[in-house]
Amino acid sequence: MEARALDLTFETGDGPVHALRDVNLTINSGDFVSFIGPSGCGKTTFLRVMAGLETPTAGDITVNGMSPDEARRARAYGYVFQAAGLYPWRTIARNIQLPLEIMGLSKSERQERTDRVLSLVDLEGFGGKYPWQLSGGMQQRASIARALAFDAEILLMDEPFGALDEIVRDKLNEELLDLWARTDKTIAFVTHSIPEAVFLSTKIVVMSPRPGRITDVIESPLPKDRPLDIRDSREFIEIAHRVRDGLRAGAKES
Ligand SMILES: Nc1ncnc2c1ncn2[C@@H]1O[C@H](COP(=O)(O)OP(=O)(O)OP(=O)(O)O)[C@@H](O)[C@H]1O
Repeated sequence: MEARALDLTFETGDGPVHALRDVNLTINSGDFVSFIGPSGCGKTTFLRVMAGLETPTAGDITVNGMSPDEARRARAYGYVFQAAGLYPWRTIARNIQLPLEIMGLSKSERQERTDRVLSLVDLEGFGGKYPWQLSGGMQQRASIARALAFDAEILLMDEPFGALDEIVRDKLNEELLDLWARTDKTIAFVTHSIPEAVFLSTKIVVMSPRPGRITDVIESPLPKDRPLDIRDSREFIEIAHRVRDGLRAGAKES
């Protein structure tokens, strides 16, 4: 993904809202990129631009050499939101199968994919349950399974673990890293948590308050294989400091 000089202004009843300003970024295949910045700085908007759901006012963006809209039609993306977004009247398996039904896959193929992704997120045997029968963390894993079932190369994750307690979040962070290593997906991940961004990412994108600009892009020197206790290492703490400094500097300028 390549973004060059992206600008986006929303026209609203109360006047224009300048959401993104001069955003330049490269995301390589297999990267795990986190976006961190204050509320309203345009993180979600940028993800939506990548997905072809929002059109920039100026600048260029390509995804796998295509326009975001073409990439969306080529099913390059899977999406995971903050709220798991599962339909309460469908079982977990039927939730996962919904996009596959829309894609027109045969019943046996839908079943095969559902089993595979449920096992990837460690939810074997839960396909027949309804969302309300699962804990918040399990619902979020089911939502990730649904995005994986699509088999898209790029996963867009918008604060998927924001509503979960820290212990569940830690566990899902570890599981997500493991999944990423096994599936070789490219992940764009929005978070408000510095430790989460540093723990997960190969690249951390720090954004300033609105209009969202990129104030720092940190290429993580941490190894791909990361146990949770890497968070106590000197390297980890140094990166976390740099993110915090970037957030502070951005807040001061605006
Ligand atoms: N469709 C829209 N029309 C008008 N304004 C919008 C629209 N979508 C987003 N905005 C505004 O653009 C700005 C950026 O919003 P966005 O949701 O991208 O921020 P964010 O960084 O993801 O915030 P948060 O961390 O709170 O989720 C906000 O001021 C928001 O109100």
